Amino acid sequence: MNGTVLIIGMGLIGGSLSLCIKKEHPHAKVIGHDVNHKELRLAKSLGVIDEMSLSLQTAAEQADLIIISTPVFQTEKIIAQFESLSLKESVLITDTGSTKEQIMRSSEVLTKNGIQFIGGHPMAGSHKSGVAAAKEILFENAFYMLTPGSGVAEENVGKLQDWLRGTHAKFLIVEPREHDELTGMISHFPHIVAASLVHQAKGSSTEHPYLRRLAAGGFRDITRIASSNPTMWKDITIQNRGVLLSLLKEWKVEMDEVVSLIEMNDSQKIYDYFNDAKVFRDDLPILEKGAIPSFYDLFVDVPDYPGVISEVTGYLAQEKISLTNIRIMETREDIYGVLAISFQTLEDRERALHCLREQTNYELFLG
Ligand SMILES: NC(=O)C1=CN([C@@H]2O[C@H](COP(=O)(O)OP(=O)(O)OC[C@H]3O[C@@H](n4cnc5c(N)ncnc54)[C@H](O)[C@@H]3O)[C@@H](O)[C@H]2O)C=CC1
Ligand SMILES: O=C(O)C(=O)Cc1ccc(O)cc1
Repeated sequence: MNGTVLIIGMGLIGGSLSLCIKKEHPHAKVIGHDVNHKELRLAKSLGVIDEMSLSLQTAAEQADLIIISTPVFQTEKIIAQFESLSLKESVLITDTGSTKEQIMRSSEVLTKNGIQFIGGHPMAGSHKSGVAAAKEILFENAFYMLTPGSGVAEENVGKLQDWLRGTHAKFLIVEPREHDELTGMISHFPHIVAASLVHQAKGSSTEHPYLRRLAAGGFRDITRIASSNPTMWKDITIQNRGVLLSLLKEWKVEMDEVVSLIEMNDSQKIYDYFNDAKVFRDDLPILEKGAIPSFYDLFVDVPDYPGVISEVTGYLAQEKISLTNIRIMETREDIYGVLAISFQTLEDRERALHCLREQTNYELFLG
C-alpha cells in the first residue's frame, strides 16, 4: 500500500509494527513521533522508521494511517488532541493499547465527527520495552484484537488489516467490554499475581539470604512478566479496574479453598486440584501465541552426560537452524535432563523437530 503512516510511541510495539509495515509496504513512508527524543533518534538510526517528527501536529495532518502506541492514559490524551487538528478526511486511526473500553469511549470525540477510529490490540509482546527490543516477527501467529468505533465502515476495517498484514497476526473483531474481560483474565490479572509473588519473595529475602539465588529457575519463569514496564501496567490496571477487582475477589475465594484443602490434609483433593489444572492447561492450544506468548519451545529429554548439549546443538547447526535460547531443566543425578530450546519461528521449530527425530532417539515434546 502507498501513503504516509504515523506511529506515535516508538517503543517495543510501535517499533515492531513499523518494521512489519515497512517490510510489507515498501512504498509507504513511516514517520515516528515520541516524546522521548532519544528513543525517536534510536528508531531512526536503527532504520525502524523512515523519518522522525518532533511535531505531532505536522505529522498527524499529513498521515493516511495513524497508530498510537503509547501507555493507555497517554493514548487517551493524544486522541483528545486530535479533535482540534486538521486531519485528512480519509485518515484511519488505530491504537495498540492493552485495554479497550475506556479508549473506545474517548475515541467518540473523533467518531462523532466521522473520523474512522478502530481500536487495536496485538496480543503479543514481551516484558521488554523500548525500540531496541522491536522485532518484525513479534506478532507472527498471535491474535490481534480489533474494536471498530461506531460508524466505522467495514471496508476500513479491511483496509487497516491490509496495512497490518505484515504482522502475520490473526485478526479478531470483538466488543471492547469483552476484550477487557478476556485480557483481564489471561493477561492483566496474571500480571498482578506475578508481581505479588515477587513481593512475597522479596519480603522473605532478608530472612533467607539464599532465596535470591534459588529463585533463578521456575520462579523466574512464572514471574517474568513482573519485569515489564510499571507505567504501562499502572495504566492498564487502572483502566481495567472493575474487571480486575472482581477477578481478585474470585482469586481470594479460590485461595481460601486451597487453604482449607491443605488444612484438611486431604491428599486426594490436593491431587485433584493439581490434576484438574494440569488437564485444562495441557489441553490449551500450543501452536498459537496467546497474550502471554511463549517462544516456540522444543523440549528434548536427554541423558544427563557431558557433551549432550553440544551434540544436540551440533545437529541443529548442521541444518543451519537458529535457536534463540537454550536451557536445562531438572538436571539432577540419575534423572534425565530436559533441554528446553526456543526458536524464533514455528518453521524453525518444525525443522528442528524433524532434524532431531532423524538424528537421535531422544524423546521430543512441544512447548
Ligand atoms: N509491551 C507489550 O508486550 C505490549 C504492549 N501493548 C500496549 O502497547 C502500548 C505501547 O507499549 P510498549 O511499546 O510496550 O511500550 P514502550 O514503553 O516500549 O513504548 C512506549 C513509548 O511511548 C512513548 N510515549 C509515552 N507518552 C507519549 C506521548 N504522550 N506522546 C508520544 N510518545 C509517548 C514513550 O516515550 C515510549 O517510547 C501500550 O499501550 C501497551 O499497553 C500491547 C501489546 C503488548
Ligand atoms: O510478555 C508477556 O508475556 C506479555 O504478557 C506481553 C503482553 C503485554 C501486554 C499485552 O497487552 C499483551 C502482551
